[in-house]
Amino acid sequence: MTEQDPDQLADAALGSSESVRAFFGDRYDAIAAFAEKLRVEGELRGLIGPREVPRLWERHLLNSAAVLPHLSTATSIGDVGSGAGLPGIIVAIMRPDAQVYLIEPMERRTAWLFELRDELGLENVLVKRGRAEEYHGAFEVDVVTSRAVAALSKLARMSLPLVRRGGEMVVLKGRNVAQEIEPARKVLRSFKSSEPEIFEGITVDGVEPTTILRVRRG
Ligand SMILES: C[S@@+](CC[C@H](N)C(=O)[O-])C[C@H]1O[C@@H](n2cnc3c(N)ncnc32)[C@H](O)[C@@H]1O
Repeated sequence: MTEQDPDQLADAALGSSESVRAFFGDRYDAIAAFAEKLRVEGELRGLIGPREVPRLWERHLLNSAAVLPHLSTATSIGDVGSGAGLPGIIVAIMRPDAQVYLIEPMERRTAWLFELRDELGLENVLVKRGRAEEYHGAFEVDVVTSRAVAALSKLARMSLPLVRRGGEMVVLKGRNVAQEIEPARKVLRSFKSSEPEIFEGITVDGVEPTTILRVRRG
């Protein structure tokens, strides 16, 4: 994929558009630095597939930013299965006032997350290497986020023990998320969770909105 690729040029134009700059405000430069590092190194380091490079802003960065309105009162946030840093690095950049735990088992990926923390000066980030289950009982946060990690029933088992009572799990999902609710009922009940709510995420410049599922732990 070269820089002359028309899709990549269109995605870069979206990323530098006025509305995207306005959305990220005074944190835009850090978001753009993350995007650039992902563009240059992401495929090489096995963090994103080659087809994702020309649509980083559209499919990944803006999609991940859709969790932000659901984190407004959280002061501690955990991102389960952060991988390339989605949405965890976006959250950490946009919420410097919150402690952000990035939980990821793969060494190659945690090395990347440590590097981002240092290069972007994200003092609020704690990278936790390991499976989410390994941290059950070790710490609790106000909100746990995740994107593309597991089906809701499995995800709830992994994530809800990390959420304090009264806190929330905020999941970035595809359009068919409603189908995942029934199979997850038993585990959601075991955490006295609220009925899951489904939201359409933010849209910026006509980017297809993401679906967000939110559950409160009882
Ligand atoms: C498909 S990737 C998604 C990464 C990132 N959230 C994104 O949207 O690009 C799933 C990630 O979840 C991580 N993962 C798998 N099982 C996990 C577990 N039990 N606890 C924490 N992370 C897990 C994987 O190592 C991988 O990085």
